[in-house]
Amino acid sequence: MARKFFVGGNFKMNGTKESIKSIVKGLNEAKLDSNVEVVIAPPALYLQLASSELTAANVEVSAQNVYDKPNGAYTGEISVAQLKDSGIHWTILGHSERRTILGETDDVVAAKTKAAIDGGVSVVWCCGESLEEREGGRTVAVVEAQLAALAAKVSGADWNKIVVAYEPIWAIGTGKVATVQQAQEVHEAIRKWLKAKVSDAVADETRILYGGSVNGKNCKDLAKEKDIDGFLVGGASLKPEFIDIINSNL
Ligand SMILES: O=C(CO)COP(=O)(O)O
Repeated sequence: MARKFFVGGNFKMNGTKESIKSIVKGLNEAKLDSNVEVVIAPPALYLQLASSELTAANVEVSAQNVYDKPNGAYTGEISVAQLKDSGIHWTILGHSERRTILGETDDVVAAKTKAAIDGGVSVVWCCGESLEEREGGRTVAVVEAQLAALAAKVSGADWNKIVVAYEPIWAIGTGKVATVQQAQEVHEAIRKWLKAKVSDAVADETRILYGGSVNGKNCKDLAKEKDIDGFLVGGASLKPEFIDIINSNL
């Protein structure tokens, strides 16, 4: 089946009220490919601002993280129900910056993913290897272990609420994009794994995004690959070229 192209903008810990309003204005005024599903993920403080300013069709707002407990004494955290209550229906989870800097394990990420889905929030679930793991020939094994931890917690229709983002850590924010072949190879391995361990339908239908130094120039070639169904964009999502990335297939 044809998978709808998906582009996420992960603003990370960047932006102000003014700059976020200006990015949203840019999206509202741009001519965006109507065959693309877009989410923008500003810092939590600005989720509602972005939502209230957004008028572009096919663009939604996503959180960058959510906690897996329903409520209570978890200082600094935000629950799935609170996202929903604020009109937010997407979250990124398992970004490598949260895994490496904030110590989130495969199991923690899987538990959060399950909690988000159960609460009605869709997930851009991230995976990817470090440079050391790639150089040690362990890329596919690392990604498969991350997937296995996820598959231990989610099942059946949960997969309809998951978009997978493959983000090699060595390509994030470094300007060092994976080659088209390197990206396609891992995307294909992810799809094969889904087919073997989950189901043919999930393998066919799950969008697999590439993330890591995607920009307005390299996006078109990457987008042509058969297993690359979109992008998760960091730095370039804060710039006007984000529009070119959304329109990669035009
Ligand atoms: O981490 C990323 C998106 O989640 C990628 O970041 P860059 O596009 O800045 O490399």
